[in-house]
Amino acid sequence: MSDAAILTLNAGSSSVKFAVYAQGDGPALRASGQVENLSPTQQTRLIVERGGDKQVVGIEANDHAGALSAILGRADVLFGGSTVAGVGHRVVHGGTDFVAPTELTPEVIGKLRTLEPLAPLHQPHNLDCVEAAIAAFPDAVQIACFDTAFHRTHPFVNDTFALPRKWFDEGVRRYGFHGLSYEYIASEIARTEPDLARGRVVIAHLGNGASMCAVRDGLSVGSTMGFTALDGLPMGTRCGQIDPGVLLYMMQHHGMDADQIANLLYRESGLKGLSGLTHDMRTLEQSDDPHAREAIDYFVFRIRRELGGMSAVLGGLDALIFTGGIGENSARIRREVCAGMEWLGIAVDEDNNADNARDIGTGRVRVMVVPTNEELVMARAVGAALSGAH
Ligand SMILES: Nc1ncnc2c1ncn2[C@@H]1O[C@H](COP(=O)(O)OP(=O)(O)O)[C@@H](O)[C@H]1O
Ligand SMILES: CC(=O)OP(=O)(O)O
Ligand SMILES: [Mg+2]
Repeated sequence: MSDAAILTLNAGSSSVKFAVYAQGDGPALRASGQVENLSPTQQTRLIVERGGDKQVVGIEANDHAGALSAILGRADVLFGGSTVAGVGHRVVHGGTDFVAPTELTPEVIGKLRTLEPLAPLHQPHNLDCVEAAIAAFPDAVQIACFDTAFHRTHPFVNDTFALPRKWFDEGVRRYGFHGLSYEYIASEIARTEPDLARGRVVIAHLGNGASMCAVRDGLSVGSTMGFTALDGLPMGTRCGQIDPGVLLYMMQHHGMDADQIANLLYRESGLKGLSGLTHDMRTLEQSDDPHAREAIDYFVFRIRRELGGMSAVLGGLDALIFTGGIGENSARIRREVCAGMEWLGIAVDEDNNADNARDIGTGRVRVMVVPTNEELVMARAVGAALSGAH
C-alpha cells in the first residue's frame, strides 16, 4: 500500500495552478506547477517543478478538464505511485453560507454555482476544476477552501454598505477576498514573531488581483475588497473603488447593459485601462510611455490612501507586509508606497528593498516582504479533513 498525497488546485480564467503534498502532520511539498495560457488562441503550456528541476512543455488543452488531464499525464512524476487521498480547491466566493473549508458535495457545488455572477473571473473556473477533479479522483475527498472565509471576523461597520437593511440580510456585504493568502501570512507571522502577530498589521496582497487587509491579533478587521473582487485597489484589469454614480451614468447616457459594464469593470479597466498598454506590472515598469507611469502612480496612490485609512482603523501600525507577485518582486512599488511615510513610522532600506529581503524597514514600523503560499493553507485544510479534525 503506497502513502497518500494531497493535490491542491487554484483555477483562474486562463490557468490552473497546482501543488502536490505528501500527507502528514505538516504537509510536505513534493511538486508544484501550472497550466498556463489556457485558451484556444494561445499555446497552452504545462510547467512542473520538483526539487530544483523545472520542466516546461507545450500541451493541447483549452478547458479546465483538459488542463487537469494534462497534469495527470505527469502522474508518475507528481504522485510517484501515491494515492491522491484529498484535493483542495481554491473557491473564491463562499457567500454567507461557507465560512470554513467544506466538503464539495453536489448540493454544495450547486449553491456555489449561484455565486458565479459575484466572481465571474474566478468562480466558474474554480467549479469547472472541481467537477473535473471529482471525475479524475472519484475516491478522494474534495475540499473547498474559500477566499472569503478569513474575513468572517469583520465588525459590522466593515461588513455592511449604507443601504436599507434588507440588502445586508440578503447577503449584500463586504466579504473581502485573498483570504487564503492572508491566512498564510498571519500563520507565518504567528510562527516566527508571536509578539508582532498580536499587533496591528496591514498586509498588501499585490498581484494580478490586489487587495489589502487590516489584521489585529491575527484576525481580519477590514479589507479593501467588498461584495465582489472588483472593489478597493485598481488591479491588472479591474477598476477597484469607483463611484456607483459612474455606473448609473453609463447606463443612462450610454445605454450600456449589465454585461457591457461587467466586461468594462472586470476586463478592460485597472492598469490595462489606464495605461492603454497592458495589465502586467513588470511590462509597465519597463515602459517609458507616460500613460504607463500614470497607471503605476494611481496604483501606488490608492495603496497609500488605504494604508492611511487602515492604520487609523487599527489605532496605529506595527507592521506593513507586502506579498503577491508585485508585492514580493517589485522594489519600485514598495519604495513608492513607503516614500515620505516617516510620519507613520515607515522607512525603507534601499539595499534590502532591492534584494526583496524579508525585513526592509528601518523605522518604528516593521516593513516586510513575505512570499505567500495559498497552496499550503489548502493542503493543511485537506489534511485536517482527512484526519477528521476540521
Ligand atoms: N519583478 C517584478 N516586478 C514587477 N512586477 C512583477 C514582477 N514579477 C511579477 N510581477 C507582477 O506580478 C503580477 C502577477 O502577480 P501574481 O500574484 O502572480 O498574480 P495572480 O493573481 O495571477 O496569482 C503581474 O502584474 C506581474 O507583472
Ligand atoms: C480574488 C482575486 O482577485 O484573486 P486573484 O488575485 O487570484 O485574481
Ligand atoms: Mg492570485
